[in-house]
Amino acid sequence: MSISKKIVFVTGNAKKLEEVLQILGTSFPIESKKVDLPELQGDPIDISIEKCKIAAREVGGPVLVEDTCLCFNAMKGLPGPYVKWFLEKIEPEGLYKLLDGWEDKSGYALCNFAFSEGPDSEPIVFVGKTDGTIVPPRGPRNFGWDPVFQPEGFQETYAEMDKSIKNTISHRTRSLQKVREYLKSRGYENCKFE
Ligand SMILES: O=c1nc[nH]c2c1ncn2[C@H]1C[C@H](O)[C@@H](COP(=O)(O)OP(=O)(O)OP(=O)(O)O)O1
Ligand SMILES: [Mg+2]
Repeated sequence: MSISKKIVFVTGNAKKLEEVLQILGTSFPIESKKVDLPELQGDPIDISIEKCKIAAREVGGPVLVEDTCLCFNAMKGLPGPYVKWFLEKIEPEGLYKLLDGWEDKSGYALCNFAFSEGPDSEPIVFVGKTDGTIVPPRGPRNFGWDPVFQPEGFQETYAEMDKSIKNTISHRTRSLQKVREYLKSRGYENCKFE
């Protein structure tokens, strides 16, 4: 099967892009475009669909986007898609402190990839979730809320663990496994160009 256009992964976050490339490898025709897409509100799935539509209009061809949430069970899923602003203002320490009023420190990382063939196609969403605990920050500070998220079954936070370990169990990896299967079924793996 031959494909006419590469898939453009649209993101403004270099660390995200780095992980996506590590996880997906080189068998899919993906290039990246740095665009600051709007931070939308609402249900996480709806956000990724809307984000994908905006990206598809911007690029005019096949696009992939993702939106990542950090959800606290005690707070019924908040900060969720709004974690970016919380992180920016109150840093990892503040994220942990938000849970002071609750015994339940459990939470989950959620990654919703959305893929669209172009501005006229409806996006399809791939959900990846990793359960864990919100802990006082430990480890390097180079990627978002990684220092406060300790995935279930591990003694280390995402920030402390080797990247290769994070990439076997992460919310992003779990979503990308589904993306990979879908793109394979659409003939994108090791494809030739028209
Ligand atoms: O694996 C992760 N480990 C730690 N932190 C993470 C991770 N993945 C995203 N993050 C941070 C980035 C942003 O503060 C927020 C998600 O917001 P989100 O809108 O999805 O990301 P973004 O605006 O940085 O990039 P984009 O241009 O793709 O929307 O959580
Ligand atoms: Mg964003």
